Amino acid sequence: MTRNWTPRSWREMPVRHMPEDYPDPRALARVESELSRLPPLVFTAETRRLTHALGLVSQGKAFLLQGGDCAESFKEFTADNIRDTFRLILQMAVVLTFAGGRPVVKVGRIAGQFAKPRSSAVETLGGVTLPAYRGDIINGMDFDPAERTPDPKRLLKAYHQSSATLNLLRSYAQGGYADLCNLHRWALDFVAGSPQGERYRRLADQIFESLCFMSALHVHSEPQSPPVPVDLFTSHEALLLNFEEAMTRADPMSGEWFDASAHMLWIGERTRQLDGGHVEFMRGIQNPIGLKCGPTMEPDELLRLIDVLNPKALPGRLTLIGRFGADKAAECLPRLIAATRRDGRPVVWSSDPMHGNTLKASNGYKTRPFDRILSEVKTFTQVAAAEGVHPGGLHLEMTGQDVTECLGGARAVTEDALSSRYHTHCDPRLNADQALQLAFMVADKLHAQRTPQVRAA
Ligand SMILES: O=C[C@H](O)[C@H](O)COP(=O)(O)O
Ligand SMILES: C=C(OP(=O)(O)O)C(=O)O
Repeated sequence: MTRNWTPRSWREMPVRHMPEDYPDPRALARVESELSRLPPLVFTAETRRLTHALGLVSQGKAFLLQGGDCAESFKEFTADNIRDTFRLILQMAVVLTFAGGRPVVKVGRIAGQFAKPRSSAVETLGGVTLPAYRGDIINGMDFDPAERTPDPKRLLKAYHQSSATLNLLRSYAQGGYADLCNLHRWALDFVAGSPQGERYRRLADQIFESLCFMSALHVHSEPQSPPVPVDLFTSHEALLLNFEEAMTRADPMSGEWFDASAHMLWIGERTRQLDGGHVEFMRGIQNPIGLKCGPTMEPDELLRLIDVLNPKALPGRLTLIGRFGADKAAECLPRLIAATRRDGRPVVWSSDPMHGNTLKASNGYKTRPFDRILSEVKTFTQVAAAEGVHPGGLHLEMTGQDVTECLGGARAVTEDALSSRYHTHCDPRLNADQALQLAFMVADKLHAQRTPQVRAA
């Protein structure tokens, strides 16, 4: 692509999954203009720090944990929900760090994950057809004509909710809550009695004893020393391009363009067309970006996307997120990994075991069987090992709440139980117990890979 890039050059290209039915386009333009004058949500230096950290992941020196809501909502915006997602990410990161012996780069699907691509543009209920729900930044979930009409004011509300979410996350990350000395406090009450909760408690005891030992040797910090800040980065799908354009700013030092709505943005499986507006927008921003790779992605197409999205081969710039489905991963993934290995440009390979494993339960609930999720991640680690690349990360839809949305897990969620706490606004998420179980499974794999190196050292 040789055409000049600007934050609005995507408007000259075809775009999919963007709402076209705002009743008052001038009201939308006014909101976009207001957004473009509001302060950035994240800062360039933080975003560059994430690119650097992901560069380490691409070299096999760190692991990426990216997770959070399928779709954030205005209704479920509470401090407790934010804290519980943060606690879950911290717990999973401790499990993975301890086993893998490498730092874990923590990226939330949070503080901006509001827009959803839908399989169908409409929904029909009882003979009435309305526009589909597309995420709270666009329209409302209630099956009502007014709610389902796109409303520009929602963009501002999403901006302010993201800002308040980030404010709380920054306090947790920097104010001592995330300090390793607190690792027993991160345990979520409803997980405490489960096998995962018990395993986490034993791990926390072990780490805590090591910290006390290091402290006694004066090798580590004194008990009174200030808390060690933790980095939690934010990310969302860059779907609603007019919002992303309005949040894009030139860095005064370098003149480079950064999307200040989140540290990391990704391109969804449904909007990764080479000649589409989403790829056009993403090629010009300097944030680290993700690219979802589903079963129809061919090696040639992937390499052409890499030409466009990371022409300078910058480490940490591009994370490829495989989401094939448990039954297709073994067939699809090897040829894509082999192509990127031959190509030689650095990429992070991450696994999203959620989006290829969605099905409808016999009682109509959209769900995901936990055993398929585990199976896709296992295949991912096996293929990566066989191809000689680092299984760099996980991308998960999950929540710190005790929901019943995905089937199975150690405290088996049955089809009948789905209705008891099914709260998602779009796709089924792992509850904290299931997410921790998955983290322990991946930790065991990382540990097994590391053990021969540790023994040899
Ligand atoms: O999260 C991904 C998509 O938005 C979601 O899977 C689409 O769901 P649908 O098939 O119910 O529209
Ligand atoms: C829509 C999503 O995924 P995908 O593009 O992989 O379907 C998502 O991660 O929210």
